[in-house]
Amino acid sequence: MESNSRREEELRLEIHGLHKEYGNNVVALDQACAVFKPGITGLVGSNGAGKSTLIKLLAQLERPSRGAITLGQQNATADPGVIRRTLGLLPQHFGVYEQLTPRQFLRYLAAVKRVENRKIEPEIDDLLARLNLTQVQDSQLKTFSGGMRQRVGIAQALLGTPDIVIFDEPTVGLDPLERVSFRKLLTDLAKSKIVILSSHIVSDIASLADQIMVLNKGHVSVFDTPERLLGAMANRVWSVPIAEQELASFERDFMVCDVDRHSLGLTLRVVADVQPTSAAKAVAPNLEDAYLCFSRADALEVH
Ligand SMILES: Nc1ncnc2c1ncn2[C@@H]1O[C@H](COP(=O)(O)OP(=O)(O)OP(=O)(O)O)[C@@H](O)[C@H]1O
Repeated sequence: MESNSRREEELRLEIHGLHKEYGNNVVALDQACAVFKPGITGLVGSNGAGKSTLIKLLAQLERPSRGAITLGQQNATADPGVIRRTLGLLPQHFGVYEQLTPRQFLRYLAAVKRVENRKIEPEIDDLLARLNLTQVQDSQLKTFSGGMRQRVGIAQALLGTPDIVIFDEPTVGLDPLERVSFRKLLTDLAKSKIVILSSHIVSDIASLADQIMVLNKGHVSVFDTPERLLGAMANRVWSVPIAEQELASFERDFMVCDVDRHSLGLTLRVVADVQPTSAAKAVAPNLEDAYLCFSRADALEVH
């Protein structure tokens, strides 16, 4: 019990006013504050919102312009090794040595990560099995499909049993079956590790994440549990039947999440604080609605 709470205290990754400005006056991350604990954090935001920048800063691949990162009591901004020693990363663009087999490639990366010699082969056996790569372990990576390469990328991130695992767009290239087994793997990892997962696809994160961070133009627009995000949307999502010619004015006046065209006209899915028309019916919100809201505007707050 005591060792559990000590581990929890040590496995507390925190960003304090983390700020990144690039030379072209672009504020990629704007004084972000957050605490990451064991479990899955889903990082979502539109193109250019700052997801990869946050990941690069957490992974110590870039230095912040201001602010700090701590792990437990240790200052990782002063000593980048604090995180590097216990980090597994799948970057957005992951390159492999084409002529190697997955086993050779993982051996090479295990040496780079300084995994203890006696642990290397059992760990690689285990990872190849978990990522469903055992059968192709002797084929050269140049013969691999996008999804197979991505699984090799996921395997290398887990080498050396890191406590913090960051996946930048991990589901890119995975087919539906591969996605299902990746989700199982994530749920397993999240029991004891900090897992940070960025994705454009909210539904990929929705049922998995313990907390969701929405980034909007470098700002942390919201960082909360899926339940609380859904709570914030209660009584604010409407199904609204309209005629085709009303669409433009609805799009101007309301946040339209979806448009369903059918023989009688259109049915919109709309976010609004009050019933938009007398024919509008309240519908149960989903995380897609919440994401669209929080990533488009500061219109809502989570109470
Ligand atoms: N090395 C760089 N030099 C200059 N500007 C950069 C650099 N890297 C990122 N940016 C800018 O910082 C902002 C945030 O970019 P970032 O890549 O973090 O967004 P993202 O949320 O990961 O986007 P995407 O989903 O498209 O990958 C963007 O405006 C981007 O153009």
